[in-house]
Formats: sequence, structure tokens, C-alpha cells
Amino acid sequence: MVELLDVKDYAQQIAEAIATVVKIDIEIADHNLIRIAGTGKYHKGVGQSMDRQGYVYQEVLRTGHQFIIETPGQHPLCAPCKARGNCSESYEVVSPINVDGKAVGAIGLICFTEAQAKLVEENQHSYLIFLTKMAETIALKLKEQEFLAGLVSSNHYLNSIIDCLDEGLLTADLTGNILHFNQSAQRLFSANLLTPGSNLSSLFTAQIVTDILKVGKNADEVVEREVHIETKKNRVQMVLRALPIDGEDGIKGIAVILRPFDEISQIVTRLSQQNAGYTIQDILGTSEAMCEIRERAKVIAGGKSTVLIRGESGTGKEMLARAIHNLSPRHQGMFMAINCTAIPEALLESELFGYEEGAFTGARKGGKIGKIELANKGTLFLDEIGDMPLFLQAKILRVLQERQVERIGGITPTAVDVRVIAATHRNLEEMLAKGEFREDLYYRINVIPMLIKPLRERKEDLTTLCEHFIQVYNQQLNKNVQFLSDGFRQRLRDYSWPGNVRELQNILEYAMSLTEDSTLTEDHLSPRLKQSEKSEDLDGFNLENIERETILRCLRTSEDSVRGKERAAKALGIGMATLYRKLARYNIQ
Ligand SMILES: Nc1ncnc2c1ncn2[C@@H]1O[C@H](COP(=O)(O)OP(=O)(O)OP(=O)(O)O)[C@@H](O)[C@H]1O
Repeated sequence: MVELLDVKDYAQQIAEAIATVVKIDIEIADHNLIRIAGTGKYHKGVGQSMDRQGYVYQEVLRTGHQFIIETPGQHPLCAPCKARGNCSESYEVVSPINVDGKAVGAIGLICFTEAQAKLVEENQHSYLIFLTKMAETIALKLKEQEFLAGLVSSNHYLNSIIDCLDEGLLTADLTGNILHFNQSAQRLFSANLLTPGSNLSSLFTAQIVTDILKVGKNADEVVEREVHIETKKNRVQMVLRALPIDGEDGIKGIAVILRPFDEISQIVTRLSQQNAGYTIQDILGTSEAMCEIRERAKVIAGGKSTVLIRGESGTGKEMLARAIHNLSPRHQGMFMAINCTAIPEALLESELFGYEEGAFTGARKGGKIGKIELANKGTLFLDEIGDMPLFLQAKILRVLQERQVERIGGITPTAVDVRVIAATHRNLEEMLAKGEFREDLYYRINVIPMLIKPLRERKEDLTTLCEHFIQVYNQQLNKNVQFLSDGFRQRLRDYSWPGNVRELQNILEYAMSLTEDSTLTEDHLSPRLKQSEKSEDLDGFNLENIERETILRCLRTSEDSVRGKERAAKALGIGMATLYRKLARYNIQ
């Protein structure tokens, strides 16, 4: 709150101006009865309290009315005064200084001579009006001061809000001269680059500045660009947004907002809930193989090493990759999946690496960020890596080795911190031999190999998986399936599951959509499963399978020692060397 004391210099100027013109002394007091201005003999008392003499002033302040004291020292108001009966003043006119109907001070004309008293008395009305006007002038100054203080304080308040923002914020005039910036912007750029009066061109490339200035020409224009900024510490990727600052009579300037790219991708991740997906507990299966997979995933999730997940289609490779990501410290970052088979070769490169504006005909304005960059601080899932063309294999290898990515048409590489999880159903070793897969990349991605067995080799998982999918489809399809008939179970057990868990899921969805009962029977099986009977039977004649199964059965009945193996070899009618060769061949431990 502004007080009369805050405008004391102005009050003194007014007092002196009046005294010079009317040749009568002036005294001004504030609401605390402190003399804030005075002329003649009262000048030296400025700043002092008037509480022992200013009884008339006290009354003016209390009532908010003007007073004329024709007989100072004898007037009843002067009763408590020390100078009562002996007052040097001969006539006094005092007016309140009112602000918003409240007396915040008082101004008085003080006559010491008879001549002065006579003059005022004779022109009392004019002097009263004059004094009232002077009081109003001082009150106006006070209001103005209050208004200015309000402006300063709201400006300060707004600046504090702007400084609280994590985003860097700059404002510039329509030619790009910087007018204002917040503390976040200040932290980004070195002090000599960002000063009031410096130009946007000292911060951004010519192309970006041209784009920013465009928003000054059109109130509907908003520019969004991705920029790399050399900060005080390092080079960071940011998203720049420029918007016009609208005034009543047109665009007044341009606001530029800068946000770290990482933050945006984290927000996108959170909002899109893409990672709400799979956790390690979602990977079902009671088989030893699946228990091991879950345990292994927990152990390796914290690291940064590349993981290679192998397994047939539908075994849950992507699910496992997501679960590893969600278990890892990178779970706040993006999980970017790219299927190397699904995207045409020509597009795959730009999807992965992105491109700069003008990199090729048809390249989008402003360029495009690639999935590798998007996965910064997160996980890049390269699905079906076996189908990646050789030239891209070389580029991916460089990313893995140098931890940098260079956009198509770009000149400077950007550092990226991504964990790569690759997956394939293909026999990479065979591809290596044929020169279809790069050996160096193979070793780079195969740091942590994980193999998900096909469902036919872990049929004990069928029960858990069936229970889970039945529960899911009971809800989704509004069914109430509780049981599987023996025949249905048997069919599932006999089937070879070329499409693995995905196929099981489809078969259950099909069966459940056909029934209104609480039990699924063979009748509800899809024709595919029924027709498979034949091929299933033929599968059973595969000699290698039979041999493997026979060896396994035989080993289970003998003890796990050299003697046990000798007995098994004897029972099988083969020599020990042959048995060992077959154990290696069928990968039996
Ligand atoms: N162990 C599991 N527990 C629960 N659901 C599973 C499991 N394995 C796979 N699934 C389900 O099977 C489907 C296929 O999984 P996913 O896409 O991860 O397989 P994939 O091996 O990556 O397949 P592809 O190689 O064809 O891309 C998903 O719907 C997933 O929910």
C-alpha cells in the first residue's frame, strides 16, 4: 500500500510552489501526523512528528473536513497545545488529502503575520478552493504511485511465474530482436548469446529464424520445429514452438518456447499408456522354460546390453521385450517397436533414422525424427531383425557401436541412449553362412540371447494359458465358460501349434464365440484344428522326433551319471560315443 510518505518529494515541490505564489507557508502531514513537507520555518521540521502541536491537523484527519482557525492558540482545538495563548500563528486553513474517501494526510496554509491573515480572510473562499485543488493534486499523485506500484508488482509476479516454467521462454520483436527471456532460457544459452537486445540469429540457424519470424506476419501461424541447441554443457535436442503475441492493434511480438525433447517423449509415453502393456507377470506359463525366461528377464532388465529374443511367431517375443522395458530403469522412456518385415525397405531407413528437411524429394518440411531418436532413454525393439536389409544392418551396427544416430541428409550425428532388443524367428546362423546377415551385427546383438520355446515343446503351459484366455474372453464376449471337455483338452494337447500362443488365443476366441454353454467341446474347435488331425498324426511319424523322445524317455529312467548313461546306451542298442553324439545333436543336457 502506497503512503503519502512515498510521494514526499512531490509534496514538497507542491508546497514550495504554493508558498512562492501566495507568499504564505505550507505544511503537509501524513496520516501518522508526520510532517512530510513544509516551507519557511516548517521546512526544518520535515520528517518530524507533529503530535504535540498539530491538534487541528488531527481533527482534519479524524473528520475528513476542512478547518479554518481564525484564532490559533485560542481555538478550543488548541486547548491541549503547549503554545496555547502564545501561538506564533495568526491564521490557519487546513484541508484533508482524501484518497478513496479516506483522509491520508492534511495540507495547511499557515499565516504568521496580520497582513497574511487579512489576505486569506478576505479571500477565504478562493483560498479554500485553491487548497482543496492542491490536496487533490497530491492525492492524484498518490493514486498514480499506487497504480505504478501495482504494475511493478504484477510485472514482478508475472516474471516469477514465467521463471517458474521449466520451458525456456523468449520474446522477440518482429525483426527477431530479443526483448525478454526467463531463467530456464538463461540456463540453456551462454550469457553472451542471450542478452536483451541480442538477435534470434545468435541462437538459431538462419532457417529456423526465418520460420520463427513467419509467425509475426500471421496471427494464426504457429511454428513447431525440432532444434539442436549447444547449451552451456552439451548439445541437446529441443522442440521449439513460436507463436505470435497479439496486441489490440495487431501482432506485437513473437514468443518462442523451448522444451527438451526427452520430456515430450516421456509425456507422450505416459499419455499414450503404451507401456501400461506387459509386465513380467503377464508372461504366463508354468513350464520350466517359461519360469527361466521370467527369471532371466528380471536379472537382465537393469542392464543396457542388447538382447536377442528368438522364437517362432506368436511365442510372445514382443511381449517379453515390452516386459523387459517396463521392468527396466528406462520404463519412463519410450518403447519404440519397429517391424523390419512389415515396412518396405525404402521406408525402413527413414523410419529408423529420420531425415532432414530436403533430404530427398517428398521429404517432409522440417524433416522427421526417426524411431531410434524417439527411443532415446528408452528401448528400441527391432522385430524380425533377420529381415533387415544388409545396408541397414551396417547402419544399425554403427548406432550400436557409436551410440550416435545420423539422419538421412544430416551432417551432425546426435547422441542417443537406447537399449536395443532384437527379435527374430529366423535361423540367423544359417543366414550368416549364406552371407544374408552380417556377422559383426550378429555378435553385437546376441549379447544376451533369450529363446522362447515353441508351445508344442511346453504343452504344460496350455492349462494356464487356456485359463487366462477363457477369463479374458468371458469378459470380452460376455460368456460364462468354466470347463473344457476331455476331448477338447486332448485335441489341444495333440496339436502341434505352429502359430503358438497367438494361435491358441485365436482358437479359444473362436470356440468361445460359438458357445453359450459353460463347457467347450470338440464341436467348438475351428475347422483348422480339426483338419490338422492328419498332419498331426504324420508329425508323430517323424523319425528324428521319435528318436529324441526315445532317448529322453530312456534317460529319465536311468540315473544321471556315467553308469546311468552306459545303461541307457545299452538299452538303446547304441555305443556311448553315439549316445553322446545324439545328445549333442538333439541338444539334450
Ligand atoms: N507367455 C504368454 N503369456 C500370455 N500371453 C502370451 C504369451 N506368449 C504370447 N502371448 C500372447 O500371444 C500373442 C502374440 O505375442 P507376441 O506378439 O509378443 O508374439 P511374437 O513372438 O512377437 O510374434 P511375431 O513373431 O509373430 O511378431 C499376444 O497377444 C500375447 O498376448
